[in-house]
Amino acid sequence: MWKSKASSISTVNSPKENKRTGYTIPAGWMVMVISSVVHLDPEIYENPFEFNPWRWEGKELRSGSKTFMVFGGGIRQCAGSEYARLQISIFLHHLVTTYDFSLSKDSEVVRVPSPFFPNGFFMNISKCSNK
Ligand code: HEM
Repeated sequence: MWKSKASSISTVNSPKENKRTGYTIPAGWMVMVISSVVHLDPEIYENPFEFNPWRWEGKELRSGSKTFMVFGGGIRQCAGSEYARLQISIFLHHLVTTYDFSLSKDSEVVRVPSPFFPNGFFMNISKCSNK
């Protein structure tokens, strides 16, 4: 079995029949891991659509966890996950401490198989008045 190139959807191709996981994956089938289904499962994350940064407190957030799969898992998990987390932290810090921002109009969001905004995402951004 082998995994595809990096993408937000991990796929595994099965060149021959595979029964290792307890499920039978027929030869030639592709198994697709849709991580957003895990991240939006209310049994794992209470009110998954609510913005709640504190939800992560005390959770297992290492790459490869079965309840946090942003960076995939297994031997092909994201090689840049720590770098990406650092860059995102720096970006968010500067965004919220330097700028005021708000939605300029509601945007449609599609969450599965991968989050995207089919009609765009519109924001008002201005420098904080005290900066
Ligand atoms: C928010 C940012 C990122 C996300 C959400 C992300 C997510 C992922 C995911 C889901 C995979 C597939 C894992 C799997 O198949 O199980 C992957 C693979 C990979 N990512 Fe990232 N990634 C991010 C940023 C980066 C950055 C910044 C780098 C490099 C500097 C990077 C390098 C790689 C590489 C090299 C792989 C392939 C690993 C392999 O096939 O052995 N990623 N990433």
